[in-house]
Amino acid sequence: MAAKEYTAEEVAKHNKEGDLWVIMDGKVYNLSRFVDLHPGGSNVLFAESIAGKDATQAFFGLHRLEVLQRPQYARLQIGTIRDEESVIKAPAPGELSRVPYAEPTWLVSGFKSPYYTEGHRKFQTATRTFFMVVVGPEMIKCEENGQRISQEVVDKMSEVNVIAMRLGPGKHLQGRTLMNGTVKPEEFDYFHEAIVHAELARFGSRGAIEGLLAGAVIGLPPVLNYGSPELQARIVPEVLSGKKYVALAISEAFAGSDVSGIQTTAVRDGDFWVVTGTKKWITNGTFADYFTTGCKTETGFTVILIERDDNVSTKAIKTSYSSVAGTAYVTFDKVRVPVGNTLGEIGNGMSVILSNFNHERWMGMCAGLSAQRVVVEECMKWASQRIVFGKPLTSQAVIRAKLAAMISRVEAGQNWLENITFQMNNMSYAETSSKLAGPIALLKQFVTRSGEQTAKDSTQIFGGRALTVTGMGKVIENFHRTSAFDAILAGAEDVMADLGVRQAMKKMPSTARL
Ligand code: HEM
Repeated sequence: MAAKEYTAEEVAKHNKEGDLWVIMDGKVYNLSRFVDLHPGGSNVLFAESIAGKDATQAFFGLHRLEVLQRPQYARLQIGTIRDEESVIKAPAPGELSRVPYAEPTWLVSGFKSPYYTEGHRKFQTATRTFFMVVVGPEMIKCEENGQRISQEVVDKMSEVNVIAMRLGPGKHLQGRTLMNGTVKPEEFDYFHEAIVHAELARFGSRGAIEGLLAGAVIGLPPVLNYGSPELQARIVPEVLSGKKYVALAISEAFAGSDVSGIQTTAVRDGDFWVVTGTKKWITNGTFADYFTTGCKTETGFTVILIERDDNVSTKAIKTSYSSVAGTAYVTFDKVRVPVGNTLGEIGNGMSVILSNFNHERWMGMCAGLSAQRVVVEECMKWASQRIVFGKPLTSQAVIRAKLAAMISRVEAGQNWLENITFQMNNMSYAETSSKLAGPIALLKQFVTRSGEQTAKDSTQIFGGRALTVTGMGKVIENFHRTSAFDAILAGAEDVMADLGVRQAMKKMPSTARL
């Protein structure tokens, strides 16, 4: 930390080529040798209102705070202004935002919740701290460079059992120390799990959310719920410890939401299945060791766990989100799989897949709403700090109307999500499957539709900045580019809406009349 103190008058003397200082948020920066390297050009730094002056407002109208924190720029600071305190600070690890609506009400001082306890709050603080310090920086880096999450970070996630917690409450948590002991395995509920999904969605890096072993979240439950004890004993520990990776392989170029149309075939040969076919859009597929695979068999649809071998090949698919997700095209070429790897009954694979969908859709909404809330926070900050014709953007009624719509959508979704989460906590797995499939599908289509509108509104608020991958609007750009994924993955938006209504129609009392 540069300790030297200056007065504004002293700084003002350094206002020319070869000798250029500026003040930002009470800190003094020597830009003399940086001017020619400045990505925004050199001449803007010599403007009369900037050179030797307090450039705080101009700076924050053009850059994110993180620019000043990058080591190569932080070292340009040579001192501070006497008697002036720096007030603009990045949130400390675990810190909650004080921007209105940037946090769900249960985390806002003075607000009460019927669902969350002190234990949840403690767990949330520990989880946010862990994600901010250990996982977030890696997610941001991998979102940019497209590399998979490093084994080092996966190992750290396994140490605190993030991978296991993302699968929800259950026997797979027994004997594990969760987030350094902030919650006991038997106390871990769906609100704890919702916290994990929400916290990992706060970094404006949609591809990395999938890259963070989403394949295990959707590919391992069929093993946990339907695999033989021998299969579970072998597979579950190595996946939850982050040593092996699993992907869910259902969709094909031939069939997406119409699961029953798949063409991958498993033919019985003694104690083996011989599997042939292709799968498309398989999250984590490029690096998966196991594929929980939907296959056509003689007696219907069957789910089989296939281990990668020489007859399994994967090719990366370039999607519009980052290749950190490991999205793949998978080819099975007469792969021999022991019949013991069958998940559930032969021919009854549809119920294995359908029951798995509820949790996947709910998880997507926990993360999706959290990402929408981050967009609200970005817009609240930007609309306050961006000065147009001498006034902040918030002085425009049309901007305030967009903020009102964004806030209302995220709050409505949050309240609905919390209600469904409460039901999940109090229903058996079978009850959840029969009673909540419809509401979860309807919530999903509501949240993804909200997300698309929020992507559009926030892009209007940020203008051109929302169109560049780096810089001021990078979170909005990422959200705008990727919000369509949530409206497709785990069931297309229109299909979800229809499913919700069809489920309701099934439950209509036959005597109901106007
Ligand atoms: C320590 C001082 C500064 C550093 C380290 C810095 C760094 C950067 C960087 C990294 C960018 C690329 C865009 C981004 O990543 O956000 C940028 C863009 C820019 N900077 Fe600076 N900058 C500094 C001070 C200033 C000041 C005082 C001004 C005042 C006018 C300024 C004007 C600009 C402009 C106009 C752009 C282009 C913005 C855009 O493309 O939207 N910079 N600067």
